[in-house]
Amino acid sequence: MSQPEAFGRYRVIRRLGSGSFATVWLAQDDLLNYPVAIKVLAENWAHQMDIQHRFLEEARILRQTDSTWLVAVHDVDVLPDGRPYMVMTYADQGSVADLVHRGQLPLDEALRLLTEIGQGITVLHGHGTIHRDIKPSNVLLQSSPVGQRVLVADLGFAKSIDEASGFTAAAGTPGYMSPEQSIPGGDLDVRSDVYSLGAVAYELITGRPPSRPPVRVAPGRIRPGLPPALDDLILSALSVDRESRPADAKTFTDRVRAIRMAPNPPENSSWWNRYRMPWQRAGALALACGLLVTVVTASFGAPGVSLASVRNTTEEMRVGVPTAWAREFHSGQEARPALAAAGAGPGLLAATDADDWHSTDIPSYGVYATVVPGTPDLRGVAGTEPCAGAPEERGFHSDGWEGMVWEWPECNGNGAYSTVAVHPPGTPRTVYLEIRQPEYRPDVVDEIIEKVELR
Ligand SMILES: Nc1ncnc2c1ncn2[C@@H]1O[C@H](COP(=O)(O)OP(=O)(O)OP(=O)(O)O)[C@@H](O)[C@H]1O
Repeated sequence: MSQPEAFGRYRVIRRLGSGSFATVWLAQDDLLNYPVAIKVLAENWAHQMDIQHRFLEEARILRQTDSTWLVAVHDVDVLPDGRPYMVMTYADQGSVADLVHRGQLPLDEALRLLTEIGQGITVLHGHGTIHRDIKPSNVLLQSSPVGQRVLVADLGFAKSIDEASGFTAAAGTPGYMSPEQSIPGGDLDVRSDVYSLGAVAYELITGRPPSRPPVRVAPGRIRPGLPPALDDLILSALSVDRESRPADAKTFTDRVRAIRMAPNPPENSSWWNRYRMPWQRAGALALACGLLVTVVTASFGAPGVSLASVRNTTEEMRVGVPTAWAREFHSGQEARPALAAAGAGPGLLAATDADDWHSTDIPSYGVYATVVPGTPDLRGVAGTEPCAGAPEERGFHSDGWEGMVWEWPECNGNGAYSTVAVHPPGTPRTVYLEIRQPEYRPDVVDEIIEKVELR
């Protein structure tokens, strides 16, 4: 197809590529001074009504879902020769397939991409849609002020979940599609997309797609040192029997997020190199906030787990935070009203997302610590926590500390929440901690308590 000058008001710059049904062009919206991608149905399909219908259906789904993690459709129109086109967000950084071909991704980066892809598919599932063609070349990347952002694209095969049992044609891409998708007339549900997510995960982590089903080689055999939970998750998503897969994209994504945020670093290799830059930035922010941050490696439940040691510049208190969580730092974080009433000053916070620390409906993992004078009974403080249900209560006694721990092993669907009030025996000062973690690990809570230093 020769290069057209314009589609409506959009001035064509160059061709981005062609797929089986359409050609995609980079164009400039001169009115808004913004680049867009324009997908035009190919001439040979222009008069097939079912293909035209599917093309417009793709545009409608993308318009209606309107999510950060999906390509957005801004407009549709029809050319004078009858071919429809859609105007989309321009993904300026290529696709995940390009990224994988460039070489092995650091594990944390692969898991971040996977989480974002999973969030996009979760939005589709929530909208009642099955994607049916999730693969690395259909996941595009766009630059954003905070790095690269995933945009799930190409919903040309997408179908409503309600129609799923009536599929007649086999659709999808071999290597990424579920076994049931290759059976014409096979009934499908969201677990077909979970299979494809498993296949994309496999490729992001090992650099190659999985074998045809049944998949028997765990990713950890190709890339040694992966957390066993990641091998288990990917192999379960790639199960031939869909009953054995995670129930939907959200379940899959939550598990990826929990693995990424687990206190044990996922790989032993070159941790410091991978995190050096973000860490330096975080350190600078911390200093500006009146905190000092150092990284220590301590034996911590499982051997070799890195702890970031956070202390305020007055040296009153030092707290160990698993490094995977210590991304943002704040000193002067206001204590809860009940704590402030007991005399607590502002405390230290080191977390994956400091702004959302108090919103237990949003995942944020880390540690908050403050000091309360005396040894007041803080049972009431725990009783007003934001997790649903009553906490489990346990005493804590060690050589250095005694007190109480109140815990919600499952807090509002976003991991575990623990509150702690402990003091050194015979010392009239109480350390109050809040610990949020992706999965309930009482050993992690206990180690964090043990590592607190109070001056
Ligand atoms: N919004 C976009 N921004 C930038 N590039 C895009 C965008 N949408 C599609 N492309 C690129 O245009 C090309 C064609 O995309 P298209 O979705 O038509 O087909 P495909 O995914 O390559 O193939 P098929 O539809 O056969 O699976 C691909 O290289 C794709 O990366």
